[in-house]
Amino acid sequence: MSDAHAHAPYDALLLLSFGGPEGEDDVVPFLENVTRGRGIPKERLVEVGRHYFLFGGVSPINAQNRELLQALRKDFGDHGLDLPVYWGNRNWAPYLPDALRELLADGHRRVLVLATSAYANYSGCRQYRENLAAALTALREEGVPGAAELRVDKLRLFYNHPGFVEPMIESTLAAIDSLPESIRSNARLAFTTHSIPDTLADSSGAPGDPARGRPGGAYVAQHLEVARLIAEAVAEATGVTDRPWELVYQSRSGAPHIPWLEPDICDHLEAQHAAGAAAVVMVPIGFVSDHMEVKYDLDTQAREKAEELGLPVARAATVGADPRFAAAVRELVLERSATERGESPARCALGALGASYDVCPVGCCPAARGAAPAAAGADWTDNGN
Ligand SMILES: CC1=C(CCC(=O)O)c2cc3nc(cc4[nH]c(cc5[nH]c(cc1n2)c(C)c5CCC(=O)O)c(CCC(=O)O)c4C)C(CCC(=O)O)=C3C
Ligand SMILES: [Fe+2]
Repeated sequence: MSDAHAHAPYDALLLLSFGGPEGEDDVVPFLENVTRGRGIPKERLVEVGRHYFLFGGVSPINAQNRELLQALRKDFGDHGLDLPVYWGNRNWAPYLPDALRELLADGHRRVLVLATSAYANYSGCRQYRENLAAALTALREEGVPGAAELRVDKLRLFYNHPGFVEPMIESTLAAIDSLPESIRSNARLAFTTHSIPDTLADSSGAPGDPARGRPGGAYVAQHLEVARLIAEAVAEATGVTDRPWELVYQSRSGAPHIPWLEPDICDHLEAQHAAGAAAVVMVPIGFVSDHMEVKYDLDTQAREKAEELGLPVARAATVGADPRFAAAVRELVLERSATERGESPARCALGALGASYDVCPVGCCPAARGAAPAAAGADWTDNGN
């Protein structure tokens, strides 16, 4: 059964992601794409290149996005949502402009975008909107048919959607259960996310967001909320009500004199060991799939540190292509479609922060320096009219 009205006025969904290398020859050009104009120290790039070469130059992220695409298509198909799904990346093939070309050639003009990043921050939100603006502008300048009318909107941040949080509660419980029984109830939780510069964290979120005046901004406030939700559900399920938990960071890449969010997961493991922790369960709530930041920074580097310390660790899986996450995307698509039609759909969200805004307000999640045009937000007026 298909209801064409359900997704009106949209005619396609675009999965927009980071992209990653798929072989040794891709690694250096990929890193050049990622870091163009970002002032990352050369030594850091050599180091990160080494991480990719350890895995044969293949990042898991593209395969994971292919799986997510399949999961979305299956979920949409099973629920009579006849909405085609496309995929484009910021840093590697399939590139975003090519995905837009493809959906334009198929006749689509009104597109919803799912970025594979759950929280408010420049890299995960505005930078994708900048990528959309640049791609739209380029296609319009090229005179690609339909590009002048193409309108893109971005789905709201989904960090507190049950379809994101619930699979992580389950994977945290599974990670605890993977530890020897004698240490399970004393295992502490370390929620991890990508470190970003303090300045970018402080200014993350919308200008009026109360979190934005506080250190860490909306980025940290949103992560703390997800961490609390998972910790509470884990307490409920295990009966261990005083299990310590903390939000920590990983994958720092800036120059040492610039402050980034801390503590780093490896320093945290050391501190936990010194404090007598029996075990630590790492829960990468900052990421949507088990890509390189998870496989290297946690499963390789942090694990090595833990082994050196003799501290038992386990790592919870990210949501990846979990059917509950695919269903959440469908719900978000239906919700936004209804809102665009002038209806007032339920806006599902767990915890105290409420559902995030549909349209990024002017001035949300600004870049560290400069301001580039960004599509799919209140500051983009060039909506293909
Ligand atoms: C907040 C955030 C997320 C989470 C939200 C989201 O998912 O979007 C994220 C995800 C990812 N980051 C990734 C890879 C990289 N990020 C880098 C650099 C940076 N990331 C930053 C932030 C984030 N990054 C920042 C502030 C920088 C500094 C330079 C800059 O301001 O841009 C670099 C350069 C080298 C280095 O690490 O220094 C690489 C290679 C991959 C792909 C992994 C794979 O291949 O499987 C993914 C999913
Ligand atoms: Fe990154």
